[in-house]
Amino acid sequence: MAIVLGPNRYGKAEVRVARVTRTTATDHELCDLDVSVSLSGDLADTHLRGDNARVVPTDTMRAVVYAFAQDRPLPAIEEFGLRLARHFVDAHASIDTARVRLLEYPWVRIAGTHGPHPHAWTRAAGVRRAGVVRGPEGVEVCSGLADVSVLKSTGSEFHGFSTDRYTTLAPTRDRILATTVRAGWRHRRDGAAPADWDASFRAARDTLLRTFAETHSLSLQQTLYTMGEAVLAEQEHLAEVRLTLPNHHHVEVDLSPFGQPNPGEVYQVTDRPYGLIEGTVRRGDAAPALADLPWE
Ligand SMILES: O=c1[nH]c(=O)c2[nH]c(=O)[nH]c2[nH]1
Repeated sequence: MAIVLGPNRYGKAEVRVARVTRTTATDHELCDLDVSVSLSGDLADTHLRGDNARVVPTDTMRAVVYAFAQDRPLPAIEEFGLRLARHFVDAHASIDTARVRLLEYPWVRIAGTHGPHPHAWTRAAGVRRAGVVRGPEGVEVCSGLADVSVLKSTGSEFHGFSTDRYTTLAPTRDRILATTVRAGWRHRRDGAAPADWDASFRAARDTLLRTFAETHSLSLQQTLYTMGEAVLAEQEHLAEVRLTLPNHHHVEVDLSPFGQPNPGEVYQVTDRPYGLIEGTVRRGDAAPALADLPWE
């Protein structure tokens, strides 16, 4: 049986780029990105014979990211990804598909004596994400966030679960629910892109967090579904929401040896193992995602 080349792609991963926009000599804007580009197309020659005529060096991809980062104004990461993907597919006949994954690290202005400091920031928690694929079947975009830790100190129960001879978990009517949200949402290919990527991102993030806070949880699975459903209900142009929710278990400490009752006050925070709740909430009539959309 012949040996053949299977699916392949290549690119530059994690190009770190900080972009300073100098409104005046001292009033600046800051954007801190991590951009990964991955290309595929007619690349058999390099794999089979080492003929690199059709290979766009990954170093060139790095350079393009830096060059495009000077666009003024620097667009939302979704638009930045679309520009990069369009460039690679349009500029190189051998490349038919470009995938771009972008992370944006949030920096917030340090509070100064006279208000938010014009050119000093502190890194805030959480990461904004975007993924773009441009290929023969079309263009698709996903947005998302990661590393957003949330906790609610009541309004969460877990009981009625399946039991067997190994079950030791006690059912609870009141527990801490804590997780670190990783979410991605896919924009419909058949619909208009949002007029304002930033506003769409903020609305989705705020809805995810508000729904986590306001849903009386009977399981993290139910909370996951409710969070995804709320985002889809509000933004017609979204097809699908993917959520990854680790369950950061908080265990009430037994203080009775010290004669101290512990009515839900002192908890042991465990970092591992953790429950890992993952799921997709989708619009029933949405076209399926392009297979290689860079969600992660
Ligand atoms: O919300 C939860 N879902 C589970 O599936 C689970 N399993 C578990 O031990 N605790 C929890 N909590």
